[in-house]
Amino acid sequence: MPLPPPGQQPHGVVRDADGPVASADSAAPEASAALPEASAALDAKQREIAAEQHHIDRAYVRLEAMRGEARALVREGYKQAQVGTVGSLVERDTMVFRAELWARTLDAADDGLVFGRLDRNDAEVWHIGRIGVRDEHSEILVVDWRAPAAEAFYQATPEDPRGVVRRRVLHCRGHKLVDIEDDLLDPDAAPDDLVVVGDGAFLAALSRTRDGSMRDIVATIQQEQDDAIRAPADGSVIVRGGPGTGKTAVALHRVAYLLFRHRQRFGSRGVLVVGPNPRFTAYIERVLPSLGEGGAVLHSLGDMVDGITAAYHDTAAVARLKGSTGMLPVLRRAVDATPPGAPHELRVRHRGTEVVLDTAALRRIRRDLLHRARRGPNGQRVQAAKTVLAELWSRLASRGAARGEKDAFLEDVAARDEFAVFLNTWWPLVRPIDVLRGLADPARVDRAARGRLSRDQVTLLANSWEHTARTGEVSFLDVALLDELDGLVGPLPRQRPRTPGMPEEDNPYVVDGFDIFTGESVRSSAPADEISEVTTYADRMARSGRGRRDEDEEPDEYAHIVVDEAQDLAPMQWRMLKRRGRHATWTIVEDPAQSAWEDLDASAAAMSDALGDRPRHEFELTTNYRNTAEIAAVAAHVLLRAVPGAKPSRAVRTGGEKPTLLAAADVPSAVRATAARLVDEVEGTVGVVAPVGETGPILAALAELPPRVQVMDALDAKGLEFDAAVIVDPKRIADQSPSGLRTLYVALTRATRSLVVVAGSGDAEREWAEDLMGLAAAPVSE
Ligand SMILES: Nc1ncnc2c1ncn2[C@@H]1O[C@H](COP(=O)(O)OP(=O)(O)OP(=O)(O)O)[C@@H](O)[C@H]1O
Repeated sequence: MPLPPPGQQPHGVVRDADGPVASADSAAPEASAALPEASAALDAKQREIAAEQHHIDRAYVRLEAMRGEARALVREGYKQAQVGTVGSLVERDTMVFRAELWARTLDAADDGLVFGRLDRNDAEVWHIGRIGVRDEHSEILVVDWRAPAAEAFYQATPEDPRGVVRRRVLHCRGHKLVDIEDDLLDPDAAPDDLVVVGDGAFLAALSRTRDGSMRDIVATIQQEQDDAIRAPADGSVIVRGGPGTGKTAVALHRVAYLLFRHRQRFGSRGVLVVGPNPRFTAYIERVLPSLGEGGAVLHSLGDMVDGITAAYHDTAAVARLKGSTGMLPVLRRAVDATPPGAPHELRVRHRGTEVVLDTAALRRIRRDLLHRARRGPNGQRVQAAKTVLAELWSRLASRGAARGEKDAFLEDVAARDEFAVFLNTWWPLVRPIDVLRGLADPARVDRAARGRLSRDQVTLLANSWEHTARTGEVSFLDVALLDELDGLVGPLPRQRPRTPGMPEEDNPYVVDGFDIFTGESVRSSAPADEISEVTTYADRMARSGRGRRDEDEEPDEYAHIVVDEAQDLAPMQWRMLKRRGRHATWTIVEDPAQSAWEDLDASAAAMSDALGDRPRHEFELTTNYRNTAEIAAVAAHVLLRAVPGAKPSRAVRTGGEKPTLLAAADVPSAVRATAARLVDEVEGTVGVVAPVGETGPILAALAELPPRVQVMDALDAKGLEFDAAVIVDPKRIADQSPSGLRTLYVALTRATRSLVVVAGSGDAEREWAEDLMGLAAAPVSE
């Protein structure tokens, strides 16, 4: 649907005192339009609404019938289980899974089932909705928005009407039609009695209050957005555009589109959606379920690795080091290094003779083994034990031990506690986090870097990992490093059942739950032929309750990966995603002007490497649907400074409060007073954006405000939107890193209605802010 310019109605639509209503062939009413004409127009609108409501009611009756059928199918599936054979359980799983998914899709379709109508020049009328619905005689009542037939709803324009005479948007609240808005696309083909109604439903949709989570835009997708959503499924789609241009919305609707049109291909191997932080994934998590798609896996860059959640963002200087591929050799050498606390030698006494493996010998053994290792040191542990025993024996043999004693010697040494202790410290099974903890020691970082890092850089890294060793907290970039390390250290041994008949405490080769020879971890488990519990995929989805799969259901690799805010990914993070999408197609959403990552070229190269040489389809979105034109103008000032030559996108809404700049001696109190005022003024969310790592004083100052006031740092504000935003200490945000001005630009583009910037009251700070944003500061009286 082409966007009407702000405040102006589409072609063919006329206004009267009570709203824009007129028949297509009637002339536009003058300002002095007679009242009877206005009321006739109103009647016409009411008649149209009543007719549409009739159709919508029929669709809902059918939807209810379909839901009944789906529920019956779920019940039938569960009944199969009562037969009790494994075969029937598998059948049940498949059946319940399909029926449950279908039931969920139908449930999700209930809200705004029908939202559009096309009147075509061949006199056909198609209603467009969230899913396809047929009546009891298989006649189509509603066309699914993703079906080819619905394409014209989003694509037709007066210049290229695609057979559409009138496009109508139906605006429902629950099952009730409350408003309609028409576009007359082909007046020449319009029958004389065609009614055209315009109400600005699209702009109304944009002005809705934000409740903290993103909504689908299925009824109002714009043409340039639709081009990206329906782009070919082969290769990768790259969507670029300024803040608020609908990039995230487009990416999520594309997922729904791909799953609808290519369910076989994308449904079975899965779709992964990656956002910058958990706040963001929480913000978007309702969109796909509201489109009836609950199967995609949502992750933030901070929780891509099982069992680990990032707690903070590194400072810019540390991030630059950790994010670059220069970390790769450092990590490789850290994994290959002798573990911290490992013994320097091994002394073994056998029948009065002592043999020793000294530091050099142990080092040589390690080097040789790792040289041969393909799957990392964890996979070489058994070999390490065997090699050490063999070396000990060869030393003993050179001291005159008889060949016949070999087996007794090996068995004796292997069974000793001291040998198990040696092995556990000299060649322990390592988890990625152990390697990072080990790097809390600057000397180890220095050795792993082989002189490639300056003393300052070594200190920065070691300090950061010392924090990890002490607190267990990892940063967002650490997660990418841990994922890299996971591949370098190799998998931990699989678990094996206990040896039947032998209590583990009597098994000399099991130490701390691990068999020192096989390296397997030993845990009891039920015999394989006894199935104690079978759960369905649908059960697990229902339990997870968030439309996500259980973690243990997650595939290692995906068929499609969506990366939002891709401009912020460091090369090491691209590597992390690449490992999950070696055969995937991708949807990449980015805005280089919002990038917090400094080395954009290195990032682009890493992205290219992840995407491979499959075809690419690139799209540019140009209209800002989030900010009022007034807020967009302030952001545009900053954009020109942050990215000289960049072209701001066009904002379609006007109004809201004028953006203000406050100069305050006591910033936290001024922020508190502003947030409290905004809570009274807006119904929805108020976002308070502070410099990175400096949310503490603001959180404390705002402790008593309601939860719809959300405090976050500037990096966590990525991708979010609020009714009102308060930006704290802009100069500090800008100064925190070389890309700080871009981060400030992101913060300034979060609000839909009100924007208040609170700067310090010092002259330099105030003048800097005034000049940067083109605003005159108002002093805050204490
Ligand atoms: N066609 C549309 N109809 C209605 N609302 C829309 C449309 N397109 C975008 N929006 C709304 O505009 C807002 C911004 O969209 P979105 O968050 O997808 O933008 P973005 O380009 O990802 O922004 P950013 O780069 O700042 O993260 C959202 O509230 C979204 O619902």
